[in-house]
Amino acid sequence: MSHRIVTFTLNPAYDLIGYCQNIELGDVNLVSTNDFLPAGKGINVAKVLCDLEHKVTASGFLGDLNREAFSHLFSQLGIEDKFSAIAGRTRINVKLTEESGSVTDLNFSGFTVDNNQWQSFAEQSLSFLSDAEIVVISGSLPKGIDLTAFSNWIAKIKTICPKVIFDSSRDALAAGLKAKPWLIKPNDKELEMLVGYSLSSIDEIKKAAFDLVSRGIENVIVSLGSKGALWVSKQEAWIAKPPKCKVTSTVGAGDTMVAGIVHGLLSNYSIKQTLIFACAVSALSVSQAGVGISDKTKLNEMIEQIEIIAG
Ligand SMILES: Nc1ncnc2c1ncn2[C@@H]1O[C@H](COP(=O)(O)OP(=O)(O)O)[C@@H](O)[C@H]1O
Ligand SMILES: O=P(O)(O)OC[C@H]1O[C@](O)(COP(=O)(O)O)[C@@H](O)[C@@H]1O
Repeated sequence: MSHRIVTFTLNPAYDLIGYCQNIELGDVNLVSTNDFLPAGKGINVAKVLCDLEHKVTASGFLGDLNREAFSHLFSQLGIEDKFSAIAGRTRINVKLTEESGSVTDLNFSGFTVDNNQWQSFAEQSLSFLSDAEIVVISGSLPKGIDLTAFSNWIAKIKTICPKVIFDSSRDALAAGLKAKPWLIKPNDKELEMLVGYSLSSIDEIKKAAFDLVSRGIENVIVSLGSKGALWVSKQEAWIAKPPKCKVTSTVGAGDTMVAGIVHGLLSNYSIKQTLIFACAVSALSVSQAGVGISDKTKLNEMIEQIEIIAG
């Protein structure tokens, strides 16, 4: 048994969020601490979905030595906790915003998952997907997980729940694609890494997304930061553009977009409406520090301001 939405975060993180006027590489930098939050991609997705009034099951691995804030978050939001314990600590990632608005992410590697731990997790995780309508697999892989085993695991999940949404980067993204997830959400840089050449215009990005669709990924959504997002499927393509937004933090914008996509799909919105909603919810998220949606009125106002064009 599980909820309609299951999110997997294999390599969660505490996000240590700070402000440094101007980072000097190789020098001592003074940083004011803004927050220290239990996070990681699938957990952020679950958090936003809870704010949008969905019930979510969350799974993956968590270090047993610093689990408290995660357990607290799950019980506070009513997230069903299916995480497997790993001896040691969940990593801390550092996110630094500068006066210019640019954000530097220091994403650490974190704990190691050995083959036995992986095998028992992979097997057990398939046992609680019977009610899942959408499975979200997000983020990087801990050390120790074999890329082929990861791809095979996604393929097995698809046999139980065909709608797998996959959002990752680098080797894990390339490995996951071999299982042909139903929907992926790379950003433009991740798409470039995937295709192996630079994409300098929206037409080139669209073409690369279409190539992936023709290789069997049914839906490719490319997020483009302040420029919005592009959704390409076999039948249709749409580009959504947010208005100019005041940026407080872009950390979690991509995860918020994934949550918006899940919300639209489970609300039976059209692809176009789903993209508008996902673009609005993620654009709204950059104006605030943490991950989550607290102001529904602002969300409705943002939805009205999204420009949508056929791609
Ligand atoms: N500066 C911004 N202004 C408005 N919306 C933004 C901004 N940055 C991100 N977004 C919204 O968040 C979505 C995801 O952001 P993006 O940076 O592309 O993803 P990721 O965090 O995965 O790299 C974008 O498609 C857009 O809708
Ligand atoms: O698993 P990865 O790729 O290292 O990313 C983890 C990081 O991504 C985040 O989930 C934020 O992701 P987005 O900004 O892409 O939405 C952080 O909370 C976390 O520190």
